[in-house]
This record gives sequence, structure tokens and C-alpha cells, in this order.
Amino acid sequence: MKNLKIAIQKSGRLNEKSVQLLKNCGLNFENYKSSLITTVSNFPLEILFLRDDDIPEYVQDGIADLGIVGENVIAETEAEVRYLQRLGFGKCSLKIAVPNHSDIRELSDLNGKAIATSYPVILQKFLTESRITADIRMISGSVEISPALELSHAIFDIVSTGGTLRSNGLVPFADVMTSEAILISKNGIDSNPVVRELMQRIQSVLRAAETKYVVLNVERDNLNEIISLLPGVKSPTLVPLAEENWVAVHTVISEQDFWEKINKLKAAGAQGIVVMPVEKIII
Ligand SMILES: Nc1ncnc2c1ncn2[C@@H]1O[C@H](COP(=O)(O)OP(=O)(O)OP(=O)(O)O)[C@@H](O)[C@H]1O
Ligand SMILES: O=P(O)(O)OC[C@H]1O[C@H](OP(=O)(O)OP(=O)(O)O)[C@H](O)[C@@H]1O
Ligand SMILES: [Mg+2]
Repeated sequence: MKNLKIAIQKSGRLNEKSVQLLKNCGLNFENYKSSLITTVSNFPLEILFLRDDDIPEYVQDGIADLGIVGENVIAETEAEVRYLQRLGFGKCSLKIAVPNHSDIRELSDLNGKAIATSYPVILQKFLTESRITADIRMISGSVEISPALELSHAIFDIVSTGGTLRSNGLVPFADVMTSEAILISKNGIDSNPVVRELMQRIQSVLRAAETKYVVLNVERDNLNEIISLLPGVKSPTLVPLAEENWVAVHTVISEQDFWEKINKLKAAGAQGIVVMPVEKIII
């Protein structure tokens, strides 16, 4: 049987985290910057390193079976692919932004204006839905500079921290979409056993990423209250301590839950709380 192929970004914002995710799934491969394809030595998979713009169509057309790419690029290319898994990295928004002192105040003010973007398809859809007729100027990068060069009245681009907007004297004006990295497949491939195995590994890595292993010490009298605060995978493991009447409680907990509960745990008598990363969670 031929190896499956997965396409990931060759360099850029998603490259490192895509490579790391596959490595965390136990896949061994060389990540030479110069090679465009590499074979995984311990799993029937080849990895293609591509420009992210090409990934949705390569997957749609079956040149690659799977891909990791931003949702914004899938929307822009309008490729027909299946979403297998949201991956939780590459999170950003796509927004229309205008210069600080612009007289554009409401959406209808965009009528007749020029908007610069690298995402003309997504923008056109939004403008059509909002019944706005504007002049879309396609620019492939550094879009934020175009109002200062008097090339456009507004821009439509990716925003994460907002730092690039600020440093170019722009303010967000309208939120159009949010995006994150997605594992995609061509239609009909998700029943393939190799895809299922890879999905299972990816999900166990993602589950672990948002989970912490917690060990804390508590006096037996306070144990029930501590346990009620700690819903573990099933129930916590208890290990008696040398000091009589004290136990160590071992459990896993979502990081979000942990930060919410830490003060309650301390108030309930938890001591010596140690928090450790979890590598994989198989359920
Ligand atoms: N500032 C950001 N914060 C978070 N995610 C981002 C940010 N900028 C981009 N992304 C996400 O990462 C993807 C890749 O961004 P990048 O800037 O590397 O693209 P690119 O320059 O088009 O890369 P390529 O050379 O592969 O065409 C984007 O499509 C988006 O989904
Ligand atoms: O809101 P911020 O955190 O400032 O991020 C937004 C910027 O990030 C991306 O560009 P990137 O830095 O990847 O460079 P690029 O334009 O070369 O793709 C994007 O195109 C924005 O310009
Ligand atoms: Mg690109």
C-alpha cells in the first residue's frame, strides 16, 4: 500500500507547531529545511513541505491526503476538504481596520472605498453579505502599510496581538472571521486505518496539552473536600505519606480548572502542590 501524504507549511507561522505536533505523535522524521518531502521512518506517512496557500487545493485534489493549514486559507481558496480536527494553534482573527482618524464610522461608510487585502475572496463575501460595494485591492503582503501610502482607505488582514495595526496607525473596525490551524483531509479518506491511527495520536496529544498532572498533600480529615474539587480522569490515586494521617493525592486536571481551583484547594488544606506537564492521554 502507498504511504499517505500530509502537507504542512514549509516555513512561517504554522511550520514549527505542525512539526512539533507530528513529532509529539511519535513520528520520526528529519526536518531538513531544504527538502520538500520527507518520509516518516516509523509510520506509513510522507510529509510534504509547501506554501500554505497551496495546501487546501493539494488536499482537495488528492495530491496530499491530509494537510495542516489555517482556516482562513481554506476559506480563501474555497477548497472542498473535510475538517478532521481543530488544532488549537495559529489562532488569529481577520478584521477590517481603518486609520486612527478615518471618517469611516459604520459599515456603510465603506461604500465606494478602497480596501487592501491578501484575502479578496473572504472580504468580497463579507461585503456582499453586508450589501457594500467597495474596491478590493489585492496585495500579497505588508497590507497594513497601504493606507499610509494612500493606496487604500482601509485594510482587511490577520490580527493577533494587534501590534502590527497599532504600529501602522490603524484601529480594528469590523471582525470578519476567526481562524486556527485545522487538520484537513480529502473527502472520504477519514475511514482509512492509517488516518484513524494518526487522528487517535493527535487527539491524545491535544488532550494532554490542556491537562496537568497534579500531586498534593492533604490530611485525611480534609480528603473528601479536596477530592470533591478534583474531578480526575476517573478518581484520584491516593498514596499514604510517612507522616501518619497524611496522603498524597495524584490526579490529572485541565489547566483551566486548576487555575480556577487552586485557592479553594489551598483553603481546603492542600499543601506542597506540584503541577507537571502530561505528554499523552489515551482514552
Ligand atoms: N500573527 C498571527 N498570529 C497567529 N496566527 C497567525 C498570525 N499570522 C498568521 N497566522 C496564521 O498562520 C498562517 C500562516 O501565516 P504566515 O504569515 O506564515 O503565512 P504566509 O506568509 O502566507 O506563508 P507561506 O510562505 O507559507 O505562504 C496564516 O494563514 C494564519 O492562519
Ligand atoms: O496582530 P499581530 O500580532 O501584529 O499579527 C498580525 C500580523 O501577523 C501576520 O504577519 P506576519 O508577522 O506573519 O508577517 P508576514 O506579513 O510576512 O506574513 C499578519 O499578516 C499580520 O501582519
Ligand atoms: Mg501564504
